[in-house]
Amino acid sequence: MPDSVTVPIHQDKLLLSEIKSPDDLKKLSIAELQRLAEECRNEVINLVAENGGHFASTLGVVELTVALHHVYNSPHDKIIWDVGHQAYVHKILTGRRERMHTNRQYGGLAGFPKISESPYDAFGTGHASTSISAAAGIAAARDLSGSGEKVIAVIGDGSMTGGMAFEAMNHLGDLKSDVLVILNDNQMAISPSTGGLKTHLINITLNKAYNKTRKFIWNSISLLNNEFGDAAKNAVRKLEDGFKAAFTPGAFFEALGLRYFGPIDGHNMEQLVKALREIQELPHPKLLHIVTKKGKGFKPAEDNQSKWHAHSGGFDRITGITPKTDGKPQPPKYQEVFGEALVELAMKDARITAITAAMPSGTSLDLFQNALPNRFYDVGIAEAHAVTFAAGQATKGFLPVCAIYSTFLQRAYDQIIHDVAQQNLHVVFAIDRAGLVGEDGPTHHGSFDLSYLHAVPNLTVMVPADEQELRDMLYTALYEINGPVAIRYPRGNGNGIELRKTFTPVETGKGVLLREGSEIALLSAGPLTGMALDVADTLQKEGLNVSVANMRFLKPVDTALIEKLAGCSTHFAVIEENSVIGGMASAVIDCLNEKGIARPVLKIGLPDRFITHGSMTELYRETGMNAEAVLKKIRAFYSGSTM
Ligand SMILES: Cc1ncc(C[n+]2csc(CCOP(=O)(O)OP(=O)(O)O)c2C)c(N)n1
Ligand SMILES: CC(=O)[C@@H](O)[C@H](O)COP(=O)(O)O
Ligand SMILES: [Mg+2]
Repeated sequence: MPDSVTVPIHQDKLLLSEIKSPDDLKKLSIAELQRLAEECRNEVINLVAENGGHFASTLGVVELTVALHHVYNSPHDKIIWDVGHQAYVHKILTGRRERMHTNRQYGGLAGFPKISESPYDAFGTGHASTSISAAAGIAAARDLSGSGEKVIAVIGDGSMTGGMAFEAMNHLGDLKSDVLVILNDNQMAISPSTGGLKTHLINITLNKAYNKTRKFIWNSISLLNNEFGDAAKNAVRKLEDGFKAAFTPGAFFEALGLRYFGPIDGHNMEQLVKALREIQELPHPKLLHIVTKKGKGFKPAEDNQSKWHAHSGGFDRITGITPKTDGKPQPPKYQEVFGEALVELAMKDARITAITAAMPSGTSLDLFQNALPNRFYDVGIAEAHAVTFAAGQATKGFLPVCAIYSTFLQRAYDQIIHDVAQQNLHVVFAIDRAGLVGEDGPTHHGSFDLSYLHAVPNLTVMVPADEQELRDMLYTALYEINGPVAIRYPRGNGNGIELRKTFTPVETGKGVLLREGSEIALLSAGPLTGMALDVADTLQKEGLNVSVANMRFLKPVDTALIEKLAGCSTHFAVIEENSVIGGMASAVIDCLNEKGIARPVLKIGLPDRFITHGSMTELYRETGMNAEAVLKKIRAFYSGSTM
């Protein structure tokens, strides 16, 4: 239907309440689409103010989302959202409006697109830079099967810095398949974007000379067309192409085989719908560059885009102010303790550098960035590159500290093995968000790092039980070990112990026996040690004599301590916030096997499945990782009954 046809909608009623599926957008006029976009924006502000969630990114693509669902026929046409943290309006418009209040909550909607949640979610996401690869794969399958749908990847400028995005465009150019890549350029990742691509995009957007010349050329073309015909027009077109090739990022994308369109204002509904319609039928790879503002329409978010990337909720819908609560002061977060300790050490040691893959605030490396900017590197959303970049620095005698979330470090496994460990280079991996992370869910839980690091030769792997151990292990990693070292610690607050001013090295490969018992040996990796001690207390009262050991090192694991515990215990239980496969429990079992000691070992860890999203309390309950469940498991294990 043409854009000008209006459907009868009562002005006092929200347009949004008439939208049951994207089909209902097809008949709306540009003015109505614009009004719908505003309603969606308000809806998102209300939702996040109430429940929290990702925020500023969705606000930036409200118009784009409405325009896409107006022009394309989802779910037949496939819209793939890179990262997916910006897909709230997509969810609202695709039949999930009524359930959006459950977003990111246990049992509720996921915070990211998910194939199993809706047929409108063409591809599950959470990690960055996957959308063009997925789109290329879907398009290639379409070309083979003749299913005929359009395929659209929406990717932010931050995610475009990831290697996979370039790999995918390179391949797509070769495939020559009909895929539309929409580059949503807001000059921001979570923090300001970095790198040459960013500069390039700024240049095209701000390059008034180019825009002016382009206008002049096109005006000339029309004149020439009238007076001198097609030959002259083609000549001028070639001139413009040459000019464009020399001065615009379009040339870069076009060299890879994607036809470049833009930049256009991503908040202008008319321009968006026009552009999407115009390029819709072009049967080859193309890229539409749109320029948007992260946080658009919510002043506090526009003014502080990093802070409002995500919010825990409870803020005023107009002012953005979160009322102060009287809660007692919280202990410092692990990441703050790490960030402060690293600055403290780096102030005294010019060899220390800090590397992040687009997560300076999340990892607290922003403290380093402020204190020592010339030794700080934000490499973009490029974990694999970050690791090999660190390896390069290490060959020159520097002490690179690479702070990467556990889940994102999965991207760099080969680089850890091939570039760092095989060459035994002294790179320190600060593995943040190890263990469950809560509402972000399965794409973001750090469930596997102990498993995937365990198998890597030369690597030392440490697991601090509290903030002080984190400080001491960082020191140990930098000054007591000469080779690759990983320290894994969780998201959020420590236990609040008073921190010593000094650093005390931790003896490599040694755990600590915290409590000596005679029946069960309870071995723990990381902050769950506190819970292990409580569990031991309870069991003691029930007449069960329990030893508790803080293992500290996954690799090298303390075999002497395990042997000693075997000397006084009939049963072993191992607690870790990692998959039950391949982590600390495996290390303990291997050790017992190697020493020919037969002891039953209870594995208490994350079950072998992807863990859903929800609050930490709910997830600990669901995975059997809270004290109550752990007690039950140990009692049953000791008494020989099955759970
Ligand atoms: C592999 C990976 N690394 C890091 C992240 C964390 N992360 C989530 S969103 C984001 C920034 C994305 O920027 P952009 O694509 O430009 O989207 P915008 O939020 O600006 O719309 C980052 C770094 C991630 N999701 N995946
Ligand atoms: C979408 C994404 O990957 C990030 O925004 C992530 O949700 C941040 O997680 P933290 O809140 O743990 O820093
Ligand atoms: Mg961006």
